[in-house]
Amino acid sequence: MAEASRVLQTTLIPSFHPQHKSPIFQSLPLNFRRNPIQCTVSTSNSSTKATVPRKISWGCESDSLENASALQKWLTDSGLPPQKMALQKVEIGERGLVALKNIRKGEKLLFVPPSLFITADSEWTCGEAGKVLKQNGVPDWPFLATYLISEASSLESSRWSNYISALPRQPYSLLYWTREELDRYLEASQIRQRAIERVTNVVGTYNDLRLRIFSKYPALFPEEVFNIETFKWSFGILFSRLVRLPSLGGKVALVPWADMLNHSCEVDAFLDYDKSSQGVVFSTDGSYEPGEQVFISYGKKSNGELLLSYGFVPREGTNPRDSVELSLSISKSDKCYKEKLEALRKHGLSASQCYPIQVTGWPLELMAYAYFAVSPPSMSGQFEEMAAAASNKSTTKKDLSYSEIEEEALQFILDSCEVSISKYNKFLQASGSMDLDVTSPKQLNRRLFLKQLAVDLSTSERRILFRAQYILRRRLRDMRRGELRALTIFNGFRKFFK
Ligand SMILES: C[S@@+](CC[C@H](N)C(=O)[O-])C[C@H]1O[C@@H](n2cnc3c(N)ncnc32)[C@H](O)[C@@H]1O
Repeated sequence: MAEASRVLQTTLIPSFHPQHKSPIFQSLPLNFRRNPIQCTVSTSNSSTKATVPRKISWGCESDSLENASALQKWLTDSGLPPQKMALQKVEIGERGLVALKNIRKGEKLLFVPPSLFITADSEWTCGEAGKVLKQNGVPDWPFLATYLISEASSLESSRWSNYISALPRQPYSLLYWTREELDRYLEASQIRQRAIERVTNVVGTYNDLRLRIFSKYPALFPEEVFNIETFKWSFGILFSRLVRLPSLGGKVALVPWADMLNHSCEVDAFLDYDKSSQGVVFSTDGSYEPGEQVFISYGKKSNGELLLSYGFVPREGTNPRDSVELSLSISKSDKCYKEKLEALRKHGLSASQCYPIQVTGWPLELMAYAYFAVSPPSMSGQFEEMAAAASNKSTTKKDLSYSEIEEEALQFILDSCEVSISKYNKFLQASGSMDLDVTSPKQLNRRLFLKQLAVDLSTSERRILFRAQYILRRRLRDMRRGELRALTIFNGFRKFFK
């Protein structure tokens, strides 16, 4: 399988994991409607032998409850036990699960049986297509993406048709932003680069499948159905809904009903398979009254990561796991540039590295990179250990300390923070007057919506950088004051001994 698919399988899987709870998020403008995928399939009517083109549904508007009641009925008929929650329109997340009865803290909810999970072992309506993918050893993510498209195109013959009809027609994630939109709105944030890489991976994965498989079996995988647009849809669904189930050895699955739960940064409840009840459950970490929306955690993710996979940014200051990626680089004018680059490469690093900063601080690796970047030629003997400490290898010693260059290292981090802050300032100042020339209401709605997300993200990332700037300035000031005091005492002694 191509590299892209391997990367998708191993590193990009968003997981529903432990986290926190908060009332969050601005609701989406109701008039914001995204371009639906257009595609029809032909079904033959046996009595007339005529070929009738039928529209594939590719889900519904994500704030629509039309298909939700059909989904709920189908789930109940298919073995979902009676629930203490119902699918409703909600303020946070458009549709979500709302408590119907009092729910206690620690109570187990959901109990979705394995017969209702979609996994790589699920049966295909078009068995031949599934067989071909299996024979070609397609990994889980591209396999499931193709499965979803195949089941969607099977219309009502698919057992998942009620589920697919209730999925969002265009999942909100950065996969749906054009390159121009990413460059325009996310120019200050490192998430832009992550989004570009993700789109490249999805396109690479699709191209690989097309070349190796789809083009060889056009009757099973017609291009009108299996194309990059439909792949972006199915990958968008996977990025925002696929669950990794730790108790099933990390197996990934789409779990209908469970995937209607929205995320809260203040909740620490996550989905998993429960061996005793034999279903997917979660245990609440708080109590809920009837009418309250019930939340889970999608994992310890920064606001940028939530935007990347799920297309929303929590309200400012509500995400204790929020972080911003700070880019640090060694200077090309460094006298030891070549030796340093070599040492970095040896440890899997490059001349520019990104490290996460949180309001509570930064990792030891970032400090090691800063020591490395400012170290003079006289410290070349330590380049190796510094580069090793700056890498993500857990086996190396991380807490390095070189008092002789500590001040320069802190100043270097401060300078990098300030460069980054100025990029956010520039974007946030310009954002007010952006898009004033757009006249088409549809385009204007989209632009306003994306811009608001970018403004929210940039504001939260800049806030973390402001905090780091404050801490660094204070530390440097104390250091310099201490040095000054030491110098004054030293000079006093000198005078005394003279
Ligand atoms: C697993 S689905 C949850 C169900 C979803 N609300 C629906 O109607 O299909 C994940 C999606 O829900 C929305 N979502 C989840 N948590 C949210 C939150 N805290 N704020 C805003 N949107 C949220 C996002 O659109 C995200 O991509």
